Amino acid sequence: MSSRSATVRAYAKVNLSLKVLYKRPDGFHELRTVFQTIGLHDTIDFKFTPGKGAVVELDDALAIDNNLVTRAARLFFERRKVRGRLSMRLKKQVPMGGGLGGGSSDAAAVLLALPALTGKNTNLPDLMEMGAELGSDVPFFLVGGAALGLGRGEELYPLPEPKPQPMIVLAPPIHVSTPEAFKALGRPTLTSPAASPKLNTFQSFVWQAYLASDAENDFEVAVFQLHPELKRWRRKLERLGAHVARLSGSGAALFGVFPNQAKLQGALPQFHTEPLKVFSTTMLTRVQYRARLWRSLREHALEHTWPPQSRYA
Ligand SMILES: C[C@](O)(CO)[C@H](O)COP(=O)(O)OP(=O)(O)OC[C@H]1O[C@@H](n2ccc(N)nc2=O)[C@H](O)[C@@H]1O
Ligand SMILES: Nc1ncnc2c1ncn2[C@@H]1O[C@H](COP(=O)(O)OP(=O)(O)OP(=O)(O)O)[C@@H](O)[C@H]1O
Repeated sequence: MSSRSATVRAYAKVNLSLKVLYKRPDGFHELRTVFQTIGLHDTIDFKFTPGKGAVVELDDALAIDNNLVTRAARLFFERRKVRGRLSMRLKKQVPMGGGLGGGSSDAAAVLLALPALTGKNTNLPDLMEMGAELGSDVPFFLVGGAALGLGRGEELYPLPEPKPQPMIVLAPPIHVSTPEAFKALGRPTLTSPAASPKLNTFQSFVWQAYLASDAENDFEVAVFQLHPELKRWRRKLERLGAHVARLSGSGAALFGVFPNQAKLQGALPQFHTEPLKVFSTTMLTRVQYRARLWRSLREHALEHTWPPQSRYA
């Protein structure tokens, strides 16, 4: 049988707000977070050939251990009883371990592309369940845009989208381990559960999104204490015109949202002398996020279906 190919982008995220409430009996922390997809992305090439057996291969120049791309594909093959050979190539651009969710987005891109390529249509709740098994941030990337994340980040509600604004992302050569960062959170830096009932949080972000005066990242105190230069870079983003500058996830990446391109272009050269990877990007709305995936899968998927439905089903 002839093979089916596609090239899909896996976009990164920032947490416009991230509050950590408490550690739950299952070991995960209860969160109140605002996710936002951005233009910075990895790229995955897919080639699927229907046939006997089930083979999943990945060409990954970085040889990432236990790659989420392979894990996501194997999980989908197993759950949906896919038969055939899948060859993938991963090109990383999103800095790893920076709190930008690159690995989680790669996994979600695989879960969004495979139903269309293999002809095994799968509804969103089932994909969400597979995503949550792979990582707390994966379900968000199955919807994209701006969303409120509750629970361990997998309970998601769409938020009204801000006008896509330009953004600088700074990736320092510092690796912050997510479990270590959660462990480092001290009691005074946590958000009180009494002050953050789910509905109130939702209401506040629906009306004010990331501009809410109480938007913040609870990891900043602990992570800035360990790496004081991060605080300096965050201040520098603000000084150069970012109206929101914050740590993303558990770090160590920082982002600054700028009111316009001119301000961003003025600020950009000021970071080139620093020991940082500097990215100029923009927020990506849900509509843009979906349109880009449909475009990548246009040969194989029906337009305006989400998750993209296969032409081969
Ligand atoms: C910090 C964030 O990036 C914010 O978006 C996410 O909460 C992290 O999500 P992630 O990297 O997908 O995390 P997972 O792979 O699910 O979990 C890694 C580890 O982080 C800790 N973890 C993660 C999410 C959460 N809500 N509480 C936690 O305590 C746990 O120790 C877990 O073993
Ligand atoms: N495809 C992948 N891309 C990046 N990391 C991967 C991938 N597969 C597995 N990993 C592992 O996951 C770790 C964290 O990955 P990632 O870059 O997504 O972290 P992060 O940006 O801190 O994510 P998050 O915000 O979800 O915590 C890496 O250090 C790596 O060992």
